[in-house]
Amino acid sequence: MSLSAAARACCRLLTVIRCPPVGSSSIMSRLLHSDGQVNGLKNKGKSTICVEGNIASGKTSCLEYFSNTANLEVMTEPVAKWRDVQGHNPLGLMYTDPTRWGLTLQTYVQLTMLDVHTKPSLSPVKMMERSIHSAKYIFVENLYKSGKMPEVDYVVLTEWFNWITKNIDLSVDLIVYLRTSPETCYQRLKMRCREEESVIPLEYLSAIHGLYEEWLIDRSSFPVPAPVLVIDADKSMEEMIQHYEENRGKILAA
Ligand SMILES: Nc1ncnc2c1ncn2[C@@H]1O[C@H](COP(=O)(O)OP(=O)(O)O)[C@@H](O)[C@H]1O
Ligand SMILES: Nc1ccn([C@H]2C[C@H](O)[C@@H](COP(=O)(O)O)O2)c(=O)n1
Repeated sequence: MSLSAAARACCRLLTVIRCPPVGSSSIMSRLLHSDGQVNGLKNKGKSTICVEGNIASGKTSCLEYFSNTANLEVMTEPVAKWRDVQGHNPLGLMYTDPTRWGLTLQTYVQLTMLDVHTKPSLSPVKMMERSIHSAKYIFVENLYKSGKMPEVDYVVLTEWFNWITKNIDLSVDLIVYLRTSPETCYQRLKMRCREEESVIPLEYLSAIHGLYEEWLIDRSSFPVPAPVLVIDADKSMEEMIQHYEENRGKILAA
């Protein structure tokens, strides 16, 4: 699609979204230049790192650790928004009835991740927790493959994802994959005690793990948008800090 065609599509969207959900109007203003062109240019001289991994693998802890680093800005996953959008809790609803609410949650995840990807960073390096790519390739895929998402919902999300990734620059320079066993995540998830997640069985974490492995290790499922740095994250906090220090140079050079 040409830039002007994409800009016209964006303008049509702006007219359709009369009461935009939190954050969407600021995304639109970021995507549109004052001359109405879609921003297809990369933020020159800046790099983006996405920290990927299973639920409770230690991504937030990793971002917290790097948050004191000079010239690096961390952007955590917008889970708070997924738990409370104008008084509604799409994350909780999804765990209660994935077939009914999976599309609702994943549509909102896609929007809020787009917001994070396109948010300008004040620092040369932006470190994000997960990405719009894993939202689609791992979580939407898991809902669909496990028979919990109707095909029409999957197809609609896929069309949205394809349009977004084709027309907006969401490039990533490095993926840091915190590789864990599902059992480790299960223990950490129980320890964290997020209310909505009390229903998650080990099998769910195993399915998410399998999809991450196919995507980032076997590279047999979907395109991998950046080089991958794999970190064994089945370790204690002290050992993780050691890993982070050993890899600091590679991460910051992304
Ligand atoms: N290496 C580790 N060893 C033990 N516990 C950890 C480790 N990393 C994180 N945790 C704990 O596990 C839970 C999940 O970690 P978190 O960073 O929130 O994971 P994520 O952001 O990937 O969901 C938290 O309670 C956190 O304190
Ligand atoms: N696309 C996504 C992304 C995340 N989730 C769920 C999984 C967890 O319950 C929660 C936050 O994940 P964490 O940062 O703790 O790994 O959100 C989802 O369902 N779909």
